Amino acid sequence: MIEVNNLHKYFHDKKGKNTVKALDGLSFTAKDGEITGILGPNGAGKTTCLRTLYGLLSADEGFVTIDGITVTEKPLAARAKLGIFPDKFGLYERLTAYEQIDYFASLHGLSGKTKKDAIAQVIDDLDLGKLAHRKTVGFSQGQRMKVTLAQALVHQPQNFVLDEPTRGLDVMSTRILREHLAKFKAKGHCILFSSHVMQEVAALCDRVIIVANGKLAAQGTPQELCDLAGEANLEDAFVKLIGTDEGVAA
Ligand SMILES: Nc1ncnc2c1ncn2[C@@H]1O[C@H](COP(=O)(O)OP(=O)(O)OP(=O)(O)O)[C@@H](O)[C@H]1O
Repeated sequence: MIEVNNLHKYFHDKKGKNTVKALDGLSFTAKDGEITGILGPNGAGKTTCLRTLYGLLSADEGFVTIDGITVTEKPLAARAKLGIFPDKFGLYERLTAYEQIDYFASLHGLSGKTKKDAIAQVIDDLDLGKLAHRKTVGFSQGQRMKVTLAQALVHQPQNFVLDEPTRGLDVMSTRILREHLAKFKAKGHCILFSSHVMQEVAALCDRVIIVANGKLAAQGTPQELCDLAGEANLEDAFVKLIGTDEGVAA
């Protein structure tokens, strides 16, 4: 479970003249066994929130807990509970898929038989067997996406966070990714992802967190949000709830 508590984050320019309030008291919970989507227009604070959650940014106020562990107090313990799917696939093309996954497993502190078994498990889960010992240079987009997923999941984290996961993916890769998210959810994991894509959020998410101007604008199931706004679809509900659809794709 991921709990975001009253996050405030300001960015200042070098001279300290211009300040951007990226997060303004944002709070929400992403529960186990659910897919939670963060939806918001450009500049709403989604990436800043996720970066704070990974421990890459420190908040000016507020805190995040991952399975009850406060990220700023015990960053390594919190990160061990977290799988991160970045918005760009930074693969080392001279390494095989296996070597890449092995590298990430080592970064997470796995070694010996435990590491070997964890790699074998994730390769099996993602059906990567035939690709495992090929160098990743020349891999298709879907194959690259699967290796990135394997890297994120090799330490079997309880929580899985994805930043704009389907941006730039073709239809097939998007479907594969969605299937894996659904499987992960069925096993009781917590999945949190940010998205611009309304249909994706409506189709996949159990709960939607709508963020605007660094704050929680509304939250609920897609149906609850439609009911709250008195609209038939999530897109119209979103526009009504935050007053714009700028930066959000249907
Ligand atoms: N490193 C930074 N320095 C200065 N301002 C920043 C920095 N990172 C983010 N911001 C500002 O903070 C605000 C929130 O940005 P953030 O990237 O979190 O939004 P977002 O919801 O992810 O937007 P998008 O959907 O466009 O990616 C924006 O006004 C952005 O310009």
